Amino acid sequence: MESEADLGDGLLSSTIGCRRRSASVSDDYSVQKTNDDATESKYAAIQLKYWEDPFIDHFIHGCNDMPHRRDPEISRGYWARTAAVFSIVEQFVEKVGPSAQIVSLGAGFDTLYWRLKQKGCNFGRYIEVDFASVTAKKIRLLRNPHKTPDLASFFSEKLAESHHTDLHAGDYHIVASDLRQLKELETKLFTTGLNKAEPLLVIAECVFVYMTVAQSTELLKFFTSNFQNVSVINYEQVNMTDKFSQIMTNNLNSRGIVLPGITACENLETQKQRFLDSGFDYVHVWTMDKIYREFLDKIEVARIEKIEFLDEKELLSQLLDHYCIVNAVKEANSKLDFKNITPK
Ligand SMILES: C[S@@+](CC[C@H](N)C(=O)[O-])C[C@H]1O[C@@H](n2cnc3c(N)ncnc32)[C@H](O)[C@@H]1O
Repeated sequence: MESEADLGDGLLSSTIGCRRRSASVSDDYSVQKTNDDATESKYAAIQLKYWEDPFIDHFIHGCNDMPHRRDPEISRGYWARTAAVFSIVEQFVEKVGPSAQIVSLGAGFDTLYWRLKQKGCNFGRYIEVDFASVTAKKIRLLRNPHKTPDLASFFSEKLAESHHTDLHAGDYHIVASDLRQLKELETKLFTTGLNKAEPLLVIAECVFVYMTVAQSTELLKFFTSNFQNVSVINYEQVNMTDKFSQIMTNNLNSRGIVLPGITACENLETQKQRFLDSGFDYVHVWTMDKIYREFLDKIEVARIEKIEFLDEKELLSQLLDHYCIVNAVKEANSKLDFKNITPK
């Protein structure tokens, strides 16, 4: 914004502003709406007690549709993803301690920061990134003084807001940036005090698929070239070459959502390769079906399976087989070993 204003030419700057917005924001309206979808689906599952999240209530009112019931397969899928991601992040924080840094790309209205804090996790910095329209809305919703729990009371310092789209509050930061604009992203990330020398975990849940593989590869290279101790968790589609995946894609297309990054989601190998091409040394990838059946807490699985009756297990297994978690680790010269962090 500042550089446009500096041109001293109202017309030129508004034309440039308009073009930039249309290239990087307005055209992505449908992509930003996927955050509403995710929040509504999580809310529906939380209402049925698949897991506890007293924080999501703040954000559900920022979504356009009133949440309605989801199919049990969808709620089980969201439960499995939430449990697996939480477990990996918690292990990272326990391993690293208070210097741990976390960056959540395309964070949307995710509540992981608050869920970790509620569990007593202590980390150095948690930074969320999303489009400006999403971060502005999230900031407005999280500052709501009439709702409990008071989300701002979890921050380690008093919050400071800038341009309504960015907020800095000690260990919590939320910044607006198009993840395809690496210069802007770099500036925004380093204004939070992100430290190149300290261990970093990058979370990307259903984000890379909305950009081309070349763009997500460049984004990942930004992290491997700037941080020695960096690990990524990517939750995304996989096995996207069969009939089931065709139905998923058509469904998204009919809602105006295209998936430019789908080629990386063809199979487990293509998911792996992008990370190897981006400078990561170790890459593990598991389908959600494997995670659900083999890794997640059996007592918890038994509990959530009692919440809603599933007459046909095959559909759940098919759905879970089309999502995966990738954990990529760059370990060159690293004193820390992130290799054995797995979903539990
Ligand atoms: C499907 S939602 C997932 C939200 C959250 N990660 C979760 O799991 O609930 C995808 C999010 O990525 C964001 N996103 C997609 N492409 C982006 C980009 N190029 N720059 C910034 N944010 C982006 C969207 O705005 C949206 O909030």
